[in-house]
Formats: sequence, C-alpha cells, structure tokens
Amino acid sequence: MSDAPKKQPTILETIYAQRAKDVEVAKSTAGTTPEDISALLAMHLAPPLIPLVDRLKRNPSSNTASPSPSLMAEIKRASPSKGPIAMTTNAAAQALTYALSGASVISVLTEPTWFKGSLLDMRLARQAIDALPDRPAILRKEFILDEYQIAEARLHGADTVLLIVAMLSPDRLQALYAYSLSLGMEPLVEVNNAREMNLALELGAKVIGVNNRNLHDFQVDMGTTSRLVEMVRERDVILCALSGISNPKDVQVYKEQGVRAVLVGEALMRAADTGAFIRDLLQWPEPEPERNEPTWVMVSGVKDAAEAESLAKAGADMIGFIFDDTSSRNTTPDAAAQIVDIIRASGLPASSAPTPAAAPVTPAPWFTTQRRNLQSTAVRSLAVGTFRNSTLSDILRIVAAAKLDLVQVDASVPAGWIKHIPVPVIRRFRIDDTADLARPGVHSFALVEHDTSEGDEKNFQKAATLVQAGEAGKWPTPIILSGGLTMKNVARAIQTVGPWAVEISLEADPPADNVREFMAAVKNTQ
Ligand SMILES: O=C(O)c1ccccc1N[C@@H]1O[C@H](COP(=O)(O)O)[C@@H](O)[C@H]1O
Repeated sequence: MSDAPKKQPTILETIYAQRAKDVEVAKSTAGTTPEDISALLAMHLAPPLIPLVDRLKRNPSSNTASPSPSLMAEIKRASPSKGPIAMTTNAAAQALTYALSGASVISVLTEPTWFKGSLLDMRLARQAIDALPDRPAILRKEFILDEYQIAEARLHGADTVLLIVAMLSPDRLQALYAYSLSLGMEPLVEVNNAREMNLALELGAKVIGVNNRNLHDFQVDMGTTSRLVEMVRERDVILCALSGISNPKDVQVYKEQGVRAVLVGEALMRAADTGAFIRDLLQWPEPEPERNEPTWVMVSGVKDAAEAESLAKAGADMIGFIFDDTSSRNTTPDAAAQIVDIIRASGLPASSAPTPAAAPVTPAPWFTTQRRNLQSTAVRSLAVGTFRNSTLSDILRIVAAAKLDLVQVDASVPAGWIKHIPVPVIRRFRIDDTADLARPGVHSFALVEHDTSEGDEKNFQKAATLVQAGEAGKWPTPIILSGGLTMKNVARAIQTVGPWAVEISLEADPPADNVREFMAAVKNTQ
C-alpha cells in the first residue's frame, strides 16, 4: 500500500460525483424515469425552441455601426467560490429583467447544492419571458454527464444546454453533443485551454464558451479567452467569454478581439440597476424614449360606406364593424368587405402614417410591443370586427371574408380560440372583471368597458389604476377605454386614465357630427 497522501478531489470532481448520484435518484424516481421523460417528449409537451446561433447574433447594438457582444445573462444565487450571492432572487422576475434589458440568452443554473438553483427556476424563467417578442434563449447551466439531463432540460423549456469539455471523456462529449442536437438544441460547449478547444472544434461545435475560471482551482484569468481567440478566427463559430466579467473594459477588450458574446453571472446578480448596468457593461445604446403617440380613436358600429369614408377622412384610426344579429348596427361580411376597400382608399395615405422605427428597438413587454407594432403600421383606418356570441369558425370565416385587421371579442371567449385567430385580438373586459386583462401572450389588446351607471370619475379612477399597474412594473399597461365616452368627457378620460385608444360606438346613436367633434376633442387632448 502506498503512503502517498490521497489527492483531494477538485470542486469539479466533487460536483460531478454529486450530480451523478442526483441523476441516478431522479432516474429511479417514479414519474421521472428516463422512460417517463421520453414519453413526455414524444407527446410534444416540451415548449417550442428557438435556435441559439441565430438568437446570439441579435442584440440591441447589432444594427449600429459598432456592434458589441451579445449578453448571456446568468441567474446565479450562489456559487462554490463565493458562497451566497443573491439568495432571495426570484428567477422569473430576474429573467424578465434580463430579457427587457436586451439579453440574448438567459443562463439558469439548475444545480441545487452549490448554486442553489433548480429546474423549477429554469421553467419559471422561461414562462416569464415566453410571450415576449424575440425572447432570449434559455440555457440550462448544469454539470451535464447524462442524456437524461438534456432530455429534462428540453422538457422544462431550455433551448440549449452547457457541455463542459473538462468534465467529460471525448466519447461522452460526442454522445451528449449529438443527443442535444437530436432534440434540436445546439449546445454551448465550454473549454478552458487549447486542448479542450481542439476537442470542441473537432466536435463541430458552433457556440464555444471559454471559461476564464479554472474549474479545478477557481482561479480567474481574463486572458484565457483572449489566448484562444485565434483558434476560431476564420471559423463559423460564435466565441463566448465566460466568467469574471464585471466592467466595460473587460467587454471592450473582448469586442476588439472578435468575441461575440459574454456570459455574466455574479456582477449582474449584484447590480443595483440591472438595465443600466447592462447598457454600461456592453456599451449598448440608451433606450429610445417612448414616443408620445396621439391617442387613437376607434369608431364602432359602422355599417354604411359613406359614413365610413367620412370617418376615415376625419382621422378615425380604427373602424369597427359589429357582427351580432341582436345589434341594430349588425353588418354582413360582404358589406364590411366593400367598406374596407373604400376606407383603405380614403384613409390616411400610407406616406403620412408613421413609419416603423428603425432597429434597434428597445425591448418592451408584450402589450407595449403589440401597441407599438400596431401604431407603426402604415394603414389607416384599420378594420376591426366586433363579435358577440359567435363561434370560432364564424370568426375565422368573417375575418377572411371582411378583410379584417383586428378582431374584438368578449373576455369570456376561451383563450385557446385566440391563438387560432390570424389577426391581433382585442379582448373586451368589464371594468369590474379584469382578472386576465394583463396576462401576456394571449390577446394583443385589452378593451375596458365603463360601467355607465357608476359615474365617470369612479370609472376613470379604476381604469387609471389598471394602466398604472403597468407591465413588468415599468410600462403603463396599454388599454382601450370604452363605454359612455362623449365629446364632453373624453378629454377628462384621456387625462385621468391615459388609455392608448378610446372607443365611441355608433350603437349609442350619436349623430355623425358628434362623432367628428369627439375625434377632434381626442386629437386636441394630447
Ligand atoms: O462560480 C463558481 O464558483 C463556479 C464553480 C464551479 C463551476 C462554475 C462556476 N461558476 C461559473 O461562473 C460563470 C459565471 O461567472 P461570473 O459569476 O460572471 O464570474 C458561469 O460559467 C458559472 O457557471
């Protein structure tokens, strides 16, 4: 027997050994066996993927003269080297903050013992950003040693996984890489030296991260990435720098060397103002101030071509047709289609409608983005079909026949229907029943109906509260205010509530001149 002192395992070896045990426990637990996970994947229960390589190529500076690297923003409560970092972090809120600050990837540590992460964190991070336009990719940041962890990652909403070359034999690395690709996920392959870089390149990895932190002794050497840059210079590889990045100088050096993305954990978790920190770190442009758009007017209940033409000329942004045979203002799809042709020719000429803002566009949450998109379309007046008590197939048929741009339905319409409607959907909420009003990803716009029996002031205050509740705590929730609005109270409504649009309905039979005066009152209240 040798008397030589037994070599202490490195932290990577210790974590590997623990994760190997954890995986065995999960695999032998009823409900999460490999067969269970495979069956769930075969049932297509994993949410849709986005491609990592494409998403890494886009960031808020991509269309500027001097694009900066993209950001892989990490959710990291604790680490073996630093202990607790930000233990009270809410993974969903942190993910949304990262996404709205321009991150291309959200890296979620799912290791529980040293990093205090979980698959639940990753799933919540994904859910929180799922409805955002151009959401970031979700990375399962883990010590992956078994196909099982990759299948789990996919099932719980990852778009990519980490493969650490230092931790795997070449055969295991190859098998895990191939398995990840078979599930549609291009992995992030992590290396720490030239030998590992060669292995990653032989693999054909398209996204390679150089870890500045040596995972055996925790030493951070920011030159590690710089020394390997030449090895990928002419290759179709996105090179990322991982670990230890905390100030704009670190990023500037990498940018000049051709590094395309940086992964940042601790510095972001400790930042007091995450958005400002990210902009400063990456030298990204300041967010454009929200344009103060004029309040839009929707005139509903139109059924006559001359009436529609005159409203379009007077500047109605949306013209609403009612498809409800109990309404005195009910119309037919054919009549609506003819009117749509006329208003297309009579509304604002495309050249005077606002042009879509040139990229970069500050990322914004769901409803704000829907509003921006609509307000930047060069078509006026937009045709809205208002449906009451219709079936989904009626709605789909009439959208096509009447050439509608938007659909308005009652809040009680099943959310599942809305996904099938091929144009943006306005959901109509009564002011005292707005439970799902701000749920992103289903309807594009929320219309809030006044309770006319309650008096204006009370209604306006309630509606103002909904607007001020805000999206992601920062953007006022865009609502369409409706019901009981007249040329006399609309200015006060706009000032108190701040809706992005107001609706006046011809069902209430206001004379045409009053509608024009209503529109003038709105336009004068900006
Ligand atoms: O941070 C650690 O102690 C650590 C230990 C073992 C494996 C990975 C570790 N951290 C990794 O660090 C980066 C993020 O770095 P930073 O927080 O920006 O400095 C990331 O790759 C983590 O997984």
